Amino acid sequence: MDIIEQRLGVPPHIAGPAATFAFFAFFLIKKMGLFTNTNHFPVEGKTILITGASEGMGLAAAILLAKKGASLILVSRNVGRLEEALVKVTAAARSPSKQRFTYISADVSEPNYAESVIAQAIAWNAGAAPDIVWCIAGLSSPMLWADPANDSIAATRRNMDVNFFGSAEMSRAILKEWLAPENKPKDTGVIGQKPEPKHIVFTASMLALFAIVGYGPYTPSKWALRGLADTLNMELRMYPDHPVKIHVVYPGTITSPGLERENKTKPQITLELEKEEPAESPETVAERAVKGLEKGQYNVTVSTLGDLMRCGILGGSERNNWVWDTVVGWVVPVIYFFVIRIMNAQVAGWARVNGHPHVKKAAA
Ligand SMILES: NC(=O)C1=CN([C@@H]2O[C@H](COP(=O)(O)OP(=O)(O)OC[C@H]3O[C@@H](n4cnc5c(N)ncnc54)[C@H](OP(=O)(O)O)[C@@H]3O)[C@@H](O)[C@H]2O)C=CC1
Ligand SMILES: CCCCCCCCCCCCCCCC(=O)[C@@H](N)CO
Repeated sequence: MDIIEQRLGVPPHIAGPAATFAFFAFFLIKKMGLFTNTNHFPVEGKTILITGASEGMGLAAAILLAKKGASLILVSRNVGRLEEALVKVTAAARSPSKQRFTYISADVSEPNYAESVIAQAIAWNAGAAPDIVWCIAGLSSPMLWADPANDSIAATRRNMDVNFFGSAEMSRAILKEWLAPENKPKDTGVIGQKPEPKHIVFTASMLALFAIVGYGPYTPSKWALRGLADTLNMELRMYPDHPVKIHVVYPGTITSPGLERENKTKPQITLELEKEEPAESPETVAERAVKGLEKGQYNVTVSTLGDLMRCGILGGSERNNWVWDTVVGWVVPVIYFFVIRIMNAQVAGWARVNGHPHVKKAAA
């Protein structure tokens, strides 16, 4: 002990408890998987169905998962774009002889679309349901909610139909398959070892963690996905013999064809505020999302700001890591004390300079 005091300048009555605390903290954190790198999202040899897979983040995710050895079913509406996507995804295959690729054209906003998509997927996949379903199809119609020039309610219904119901129906159709008593996965043969879980991944947005002006029709559809995911995450405990994991991904701005479309109607103030989070390519977002899934995360963010926002709004959601999420969750309100003030002032400042938002200024 004298040596400890001499070397570190720490008296033994502090060094002792500190070492004990560090020892237990290490094991607590270790148990939570911080130092292990088990892949919780193995895709090699698996069949994955992705909606919104013909463009943007969905296409990037499909290519990445093909590179990792998965077979893929691409779902979206436009057949021409699906054909092009299929060529790219097929070319990315890791072991072309073992992987298979196809597409199904479907509109995820159509009531009951998912049952038929899953039936087609099963028929193509020799009678087996896909192992993983990732809902990425989505759209955004940014606008000022109260501007009489905008039909924000019609836009909200459309956003809900594609972003929320498109994912909600898919989750129900695939869960009905996975959870059917007759579809109980085979035993692994190893005592105490459960079969590998299936996965449903929803794609929300950072806006489901922090809402900003201009996304009125869109943001609620992404918050709704969180509500559904948390509900399913609890409901699935009722099926211990049919392991299924739920995840939600929260991208920031993605430089996709979708972004180009939405920017045509995006209010100027919205463009200014969202500059705080740098835009990323679809490939980067897909890669970071898959990394989070591989770590076994429930709510998956793809940037530091996104992760702060996640910890700032955990509520009853599953934690990725109890220690990290809790401690960061204490700090974020302090940051918000300043950030919310600054952002609200920026919005008020915009109106001071530009006048009433509904009165369109004549072109200069
Ligand atoms: N871009 C961004 O800045 C952000 C996007 N997100 C979310 O990430 C996801 C991907 O976005 P992004 O990469 O921009 O997407 P894109 O708009 O670039 O691509 C959308 C894809 O979804 C398909 N799709 C759209 N509507 C439907 C429909 N009704 N039925 C079936 N398929 C449909 C499209 O194909 P087709 O038109 O042929 O059907 C296309 O494959 C979306 O859920 C989006 O809300 C989240 C945060 C930021
Ligand atoms: C710790 C807290 C700091 C808070 C800073 C706030 C910055 C706000 C950034 C919002 C970025 C929104 C990106 C998602 C865009 C999106 O989903 C659409 N493009 C849809 O397609």
